[in-house]
Amino acid sequence: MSMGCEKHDLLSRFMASQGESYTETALRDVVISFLLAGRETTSSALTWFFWLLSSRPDVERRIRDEVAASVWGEDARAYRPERWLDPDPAEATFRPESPFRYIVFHAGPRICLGKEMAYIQMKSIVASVVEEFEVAVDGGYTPRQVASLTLRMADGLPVRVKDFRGGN
Ligand code: HEM
Repeated sequence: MSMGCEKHDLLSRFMASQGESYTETALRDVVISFLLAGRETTSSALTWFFWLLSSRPDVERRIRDEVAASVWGEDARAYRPERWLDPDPAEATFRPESPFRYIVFHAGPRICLGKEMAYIQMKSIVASVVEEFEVAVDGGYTPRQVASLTLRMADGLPVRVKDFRGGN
């Protein structure tokens, strides 16, 4: 296979990485090995793993916390928007994070095409609301998540809106 090969699938990479050429039979055996050795094994192990894990929610919680902490640090679950700013106080400007770390819009070839538009809309709405109003949520209220195509808040968010410039 020539060095200019554009294909990046596993077999093409395998063929490109070898100095010598392989017979079709040898290549077929390599593919069968990958499929047999690599598919059933890991998927079976993971199936048993999730079955075992379901009996230990405490372990599941620890894994989740550890993953979150390794990506975002110990305060991963805290609402701390300053984390997006340049740590240099003189700068304090927004520092974009890799979409592979901040994945709400996903990343790679299927990244959200409306990301910039969504930000423009959301920023302009937040700016015009916050400029004029104070939006207060009852301290004891805990929103519930509705898992659907998007992550909605069950029954909306009950708030008390106060005119920031002195009205009601
Ligand atoms: C907060 C707002 C939004 C979020 C969190 C969001 C999130 C996402 C995510 C996660 C995907 C990837 C889905 C996948 O993996 O296939 C996606 C795809 C997409 N989004 Fe958004 N989105 C938002 C707003 C918008 C807006 C406003 C538009 C258009 C005006 C839009 C247009 C699209 C399109 C066209 C795709 C498909 C991209 C592709 O598969 O090539 N999104 N979005």
